[in-house]
Amino acid sequence: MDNRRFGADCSAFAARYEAQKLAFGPVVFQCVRIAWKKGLLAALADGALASNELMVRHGLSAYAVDVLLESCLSAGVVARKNGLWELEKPGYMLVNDRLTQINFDWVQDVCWQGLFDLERALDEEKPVGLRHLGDWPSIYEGLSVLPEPARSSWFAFDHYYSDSAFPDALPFLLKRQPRRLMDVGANTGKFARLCLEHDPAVQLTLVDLPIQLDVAWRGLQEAGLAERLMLAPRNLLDAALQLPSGHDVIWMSQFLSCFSLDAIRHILACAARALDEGGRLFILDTFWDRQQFDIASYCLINTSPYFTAIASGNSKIYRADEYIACASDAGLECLAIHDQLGLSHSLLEFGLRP
Ligand SMILES: C[S@@+](CC[C@H](N)C(=O)[O-])C[C@H]1O[C@@H](n2cnc3c(N)ncnc32)[C@H](O)[C@@H]1O
Repeated sequence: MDNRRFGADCSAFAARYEAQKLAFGPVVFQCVRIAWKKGLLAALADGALASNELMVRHGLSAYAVDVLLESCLSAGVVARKNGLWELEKPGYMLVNDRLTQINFDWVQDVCWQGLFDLERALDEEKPVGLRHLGDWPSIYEGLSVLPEPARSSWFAFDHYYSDSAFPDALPFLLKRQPRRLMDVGANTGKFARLCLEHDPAVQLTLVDLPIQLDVAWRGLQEAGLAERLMLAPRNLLDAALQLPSGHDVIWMSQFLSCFSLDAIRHILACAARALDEGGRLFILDTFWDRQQFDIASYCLINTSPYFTAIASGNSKIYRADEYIACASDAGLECLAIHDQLGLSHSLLEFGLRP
């Protein structure tokens, strides 16, 4: 971790070009995104076309087609050959790759306006950019009532990452044959549903903000799974927080990244108090330092400014050792780390320190 590098040695000339890509990055993002949304890139996936053909098909002016596709050209998303536009491989990713599409939508619909306030958010440790979406202390109070398209893009982003890891992580939990499992930060109840369906004996306690638990409860009730469910509405930032006790497994997925390190210490101390002797705390999360490929670390590192400007003002995508240190302060010892689950998750397994 202390020796990590994403750049490569290059000449000053090449470095200057790289720096201009950063300067114009937001401009290119918008042009590529609009070319994709307007269907220009999808049209080119079927074969090379001239500007005037694209113009007619998509109801755009020649001027608009050229402004968009020349920016795409500069970014290697399209090429120009004998006067025709052709799609390049990154362009195919926009047309076909769900990860790329979800990230583009999330950056535009959730982050774009709020990131303008990043500097102030960093200075004040408050999510000042959230005002573009609604008036809440953090995004979590507003999640289920976010204006569209932010709501759909937020949930698509969150679920795409965590859904990919749930089936890989579940066997580590069920191996312990838990009787009472507590899902802290249960959100829409997707993981709860998976557990209840896989293990007919397990009972679940869902912990989240009341507004989130309403959504989870409705979904699980409709699925006929509410019988083995208990709800524990809590604000985890409450200084007097007490979590329900008597659980042999506590589960936190993509949850602690919503909080500052001080808050994480507080939440983990409460979790340690709620854990049965011999019980386990499982933390499923994305750690940028535990990725096999740079593409994952790159996406995760660049998710952190969203947490600052829009979500909470003081949280981020952490390194695994930061959670482990907080857990140690809370009397928990790390027993195992399981990496490469789903797209980019690791599962940390903790027990009470003897
Ligand atoms: C990023 S979502 C992750 C949800 C889910 N566990 C998953 O893996 O997809 C974080 C969850 O933490 C909850 N949360 C955030 N701040 C909270 C707080 N102060 N108290 C209780 N829950 C909170 C949110 O409502 C949301 O459901």
